[in-house]
Amino acid sequence: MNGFPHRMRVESVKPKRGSIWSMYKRMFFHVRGQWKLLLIAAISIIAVSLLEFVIPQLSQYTIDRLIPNKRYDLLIWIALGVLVTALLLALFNYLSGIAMASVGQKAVYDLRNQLYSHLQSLDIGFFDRNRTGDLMSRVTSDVGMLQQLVSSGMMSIVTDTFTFAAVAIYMLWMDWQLTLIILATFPFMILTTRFFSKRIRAAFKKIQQSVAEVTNHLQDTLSSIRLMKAFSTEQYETERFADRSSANRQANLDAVKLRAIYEPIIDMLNFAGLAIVLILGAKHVMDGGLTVGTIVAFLAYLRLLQNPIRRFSRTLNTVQQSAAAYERIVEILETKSQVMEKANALELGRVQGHVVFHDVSFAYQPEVPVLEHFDFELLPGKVTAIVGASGAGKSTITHLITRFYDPQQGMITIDGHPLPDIQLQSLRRQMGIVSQDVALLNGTIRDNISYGTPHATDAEIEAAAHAANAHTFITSFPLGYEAQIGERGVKLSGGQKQRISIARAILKDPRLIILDEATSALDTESEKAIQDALVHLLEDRTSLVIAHRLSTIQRADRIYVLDQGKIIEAGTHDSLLAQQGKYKQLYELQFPQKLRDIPAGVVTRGMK
Ligand SMILES: Nc1ncnc2c1ncn2[C@@H]1O[C@H](COP(=O)(O)OP(=O)(O)OP(=O)(O)O)[C@@H](O)[C@H]1O
Repeated sequence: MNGFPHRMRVESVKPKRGSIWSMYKRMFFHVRGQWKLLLIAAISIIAVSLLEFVIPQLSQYTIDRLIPNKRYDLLIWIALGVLVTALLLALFNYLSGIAMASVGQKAVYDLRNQLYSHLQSLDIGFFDRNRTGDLMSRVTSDVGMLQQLVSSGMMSIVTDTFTFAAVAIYMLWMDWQLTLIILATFPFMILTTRFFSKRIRAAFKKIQQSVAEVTNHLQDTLSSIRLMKAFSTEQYETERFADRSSANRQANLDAVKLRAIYEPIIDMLNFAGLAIVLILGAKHVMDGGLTVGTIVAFLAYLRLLQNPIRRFSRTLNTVQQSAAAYERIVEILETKSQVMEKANALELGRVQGHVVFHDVSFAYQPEVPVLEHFDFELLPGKVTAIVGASGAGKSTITHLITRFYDPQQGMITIDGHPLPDIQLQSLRRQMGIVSQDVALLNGTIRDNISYGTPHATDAEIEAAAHAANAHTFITSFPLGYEAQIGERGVKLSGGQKQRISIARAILKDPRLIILDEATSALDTESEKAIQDALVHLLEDRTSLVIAHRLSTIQRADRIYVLDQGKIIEAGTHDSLLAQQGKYKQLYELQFPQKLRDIPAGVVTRGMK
């Protein structure tokens, strides 16, 4: 029994505490296995930090020893030393860069796959509550943001932290008083960084959300481009798009403004440190306490100390941006599916398909009941039809049988097993769904028929197409079963699409067929082809048909008349007509007298 799921808090922009730490923890979790690369990275980073000391040392030596003693002979060795150091620095920087990037990219690859697989595991209700464009932007742009972090940000943070610690220790050893005075500027930097980091992260989260809005709009409008053109709403949509783009522009500007204040403040504090070294250092030199070479080396070390801080302020942007993206990713990863399997769920063998609804109540939204205390039965091996006005709850019944949703109250069983006790995959393997909105994927006709039955042989695929009356039109395409359908492939008519989806269901050979008949009228020939296909589909199976066709209704073993979520009449076609009730009323309304005498299998009209 489920309560109502809460809407995901995508509106919130307040960054959670500790999300950066949690982000690194999760990333670390993903990279544990790659210890060899991590070792290469660590050794390279240490080597880089140590090599950074060499050039200032050589400068100091040149100024203090070589110049006063006019040692021309040693200058070439100094030049060679600088060159070799520079080469080694380049080599180790390259190694650490490549190693960290490989480790990081693997972490992002794992995260993206984990996110996609988690999305797949979520219930349909989750997808009702969240917009596709937003979810897409989380898997693409938000994960991309983390990619940026691991490919550049992560490495510079590790290198910079190590270099900073090594240089600070060496400077303290050289002249602890001067170093302490310089380090006194650092708490200001830390405070400034803390102050800005929260705000920058919130700003970046806003940017990510505005990207999601733009993606949503693109997804909605490009996938309904025909509707837009038919209603001439191009201008209207362009304006709405501009509004969303403008929110994105504003969010970016806000973030840039924050950075534009933060970076100069950090620079000012850096220059203050430089001034301290110049003034106090120069005084020491004048007093004879320090050599000129030492002060030059000290200035170089100060640069080494400040570089990480300056870079850190830039890296901070990447880190904050990633943390904001990471929060949006974690929101999904932490969302639990409302439709769960029990721990020791039953693997369902071949069933009879005896489905029973016991006192089921269901609503998509609180206070809007769709089914209330609903009892219903699908007889094994028989055709059960549901008829009723639009919005009566017919499709909802099929959604509950397939466990797209769980009822809030009551129980549904199949062959006596409550649905939550059954492994979801083994339950859905039993079912073939042919719905009125035929879903075809980009790919060949063969791929579309064998979707969900990937090991089917060519002969089985063709047999299914024959049974669905689709073989003839498929082979009329030059490429036959290899013809592409979808955006850049052949265009299929409504009736052809339906026959492909019937072939797909026949190939799956399920025990239970759920058929949501299309309401659109087809020409007589297509209608006849589909009726014949349906005969093959429903043969020897338990079937639930949302019936809009006269032929299906007449053939049904039992017909339920649904009205506002309640069964008001049940029986066979003839017994229901004899009742002179709602069924007769619907029937007469939808199938006028002149159509009544036409044999089953020819007439088509919606029962709505
Ligand atoms: N995903 C959803 N979220 C919220 N409400 C929904 C959802 N799907 C359907 N409903 C509502 O539930 C009610 C029953 O819908 P359902 O699709 O089951 O009706 P139907 O009888 O199949 O209608 P039709 O013949 O038009 O397809 C309707 O009022 C509909 O607005």
